[in-house]
Amino acid sequence: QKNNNFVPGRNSIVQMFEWRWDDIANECETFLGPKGFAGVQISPPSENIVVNGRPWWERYQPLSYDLTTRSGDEGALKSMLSRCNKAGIRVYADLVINHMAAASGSGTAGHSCDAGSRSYPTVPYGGADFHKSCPINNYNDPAEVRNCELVGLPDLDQGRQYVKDKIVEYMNHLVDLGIAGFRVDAAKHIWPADLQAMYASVKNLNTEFFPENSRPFYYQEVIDFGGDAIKREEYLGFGNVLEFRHGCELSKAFQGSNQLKNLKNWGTGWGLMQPHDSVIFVENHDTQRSGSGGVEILTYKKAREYKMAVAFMLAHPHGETTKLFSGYSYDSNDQGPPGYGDEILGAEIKDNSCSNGWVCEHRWSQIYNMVEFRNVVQGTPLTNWWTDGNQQIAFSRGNKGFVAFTVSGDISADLQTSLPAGSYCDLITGISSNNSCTGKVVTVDGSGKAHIDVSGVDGVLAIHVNSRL
Ligand SMILES: O=C(/C=C/c1ccc(O)c(O)c1)N[C@@H](Cc1ccc(O)cc1)C(=O)NCCCOc1c(-c2ccc(O)c(O)c2)oc2cc(O)cc(O)c2c1=O
Ligand SMILES: [Ca+2]
Repeated sequence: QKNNNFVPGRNSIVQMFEWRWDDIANECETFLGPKGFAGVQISPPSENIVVNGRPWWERYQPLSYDLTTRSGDEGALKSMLSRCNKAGIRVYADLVINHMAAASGSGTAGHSCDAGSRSYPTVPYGGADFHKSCPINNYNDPAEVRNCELVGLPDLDQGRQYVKDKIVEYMNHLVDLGIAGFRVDAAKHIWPADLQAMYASVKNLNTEFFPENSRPFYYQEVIDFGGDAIKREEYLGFGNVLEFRHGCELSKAFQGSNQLKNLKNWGTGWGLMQPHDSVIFVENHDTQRSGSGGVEILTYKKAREYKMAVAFMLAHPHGETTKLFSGYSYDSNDQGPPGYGDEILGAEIKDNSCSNGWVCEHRWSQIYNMVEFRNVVQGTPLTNWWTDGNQQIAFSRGNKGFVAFTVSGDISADLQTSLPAGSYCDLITGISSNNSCTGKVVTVDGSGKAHIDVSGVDGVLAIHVNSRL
């Protein structure tokens, strides 16, 4: 179903990539809850095979559905789910159910498997539970994409009731602990009818944290840029689909290869799915590293442009469920999280910034301030669209908020904001606290007009009615 189960008045899931459960619980209570975030997406909680060098993608090779990974064990997961739900933060699990581990060896919970003989005794799964071994070569053959092996990963046959039952049992276990929904990995490689049947069998959410009869929120990874034989529409009848075109187009726009003036009809006019059917985002763990649709996707590595793209996503009315990303810095594409051996070294937080190799994008003031902006302007339309005809744009959200962007050149113009008269702290260059502003102050006159100055360095300016001094 399509209700994201957010606590009202909140927005944005943040994918806390490779974060430990204890550290997520602390972030829920000390930061994400108070700052108005709506949820976190956690890395796959099921036992994964240990790959030497501990590349990040080992977590996308399940060995069993036991809830012990390098992020923590079942007890830590249960505790984090309770603490986050109590802080108003919903938790969504990254669900890897298309395949199992591709090698033989031991897993993060100490169990073992033998991919060669399709033996995963902890679940248990045996040979009969997998499709006949064949490689996916032709992405234009929908049956091959579903029934053959994605990059050599043993492909589960969800057409078998026993396999459905084991996957539903895994989802129910997470629901019992307080999960609000699932990010379904590699959904394109699973038959829609099988997914629909499994989702329908999962129990209602835990009433300790959710209203009666609440259903899990499913958002599915179906990479589709339009030319694919498999259409994302096939997956919309029973869940949402992650909108890869969104991050692709914004990455182009804020790196200068889509003129900003063309964003005037941003949304379904650009071929994006309906907000109610999608989850929009700029980057994820995979597109960060390998791009998307042949485009270099913005990440923390290009912090200025990245903040602009994220600010645009959060300022614009398009989108019902927005997803942010927060991870660790990396030099090589396979590099896993900070750590040593079986341990992940968690982020150390000192005066609002992170160490130990974690970027903590969610703690960047330009990002968390825009999460607040999105909450403040919720429900208002886009008005006062302005452009210099090229790489500079500005718009209001009703009479609640105003933003301006420039990809090239400085903006220096008197613009209509529709905000009440007063002085406003710019959320991008500053932080407003008890009536003082550490950054730029914008003065709006009685007619709603203001002189707007945005340098090419900042790139963005954002003010809203709660940032009025
Ligand atoms: O780069 C990776 C991992 C990428 C990856 C992991 C999780 C994701 O959700 C994802 O979207 C991509 N994995 C490395 C290393 C690797 C891992 C396993 C393996 O059998 C072979 C190699 C890699 O170089 N992979 C080949 C290119 C990326 O091919 C993968 C895709 C993928 C890429 C593009 C598509 O259009 C598509 O439909 C699927 O999805 C995965 C999903 C998984 O659950 C686990 C995987 O190993 C993968 C996966 O290898
Ligand atoms: Ca499959």
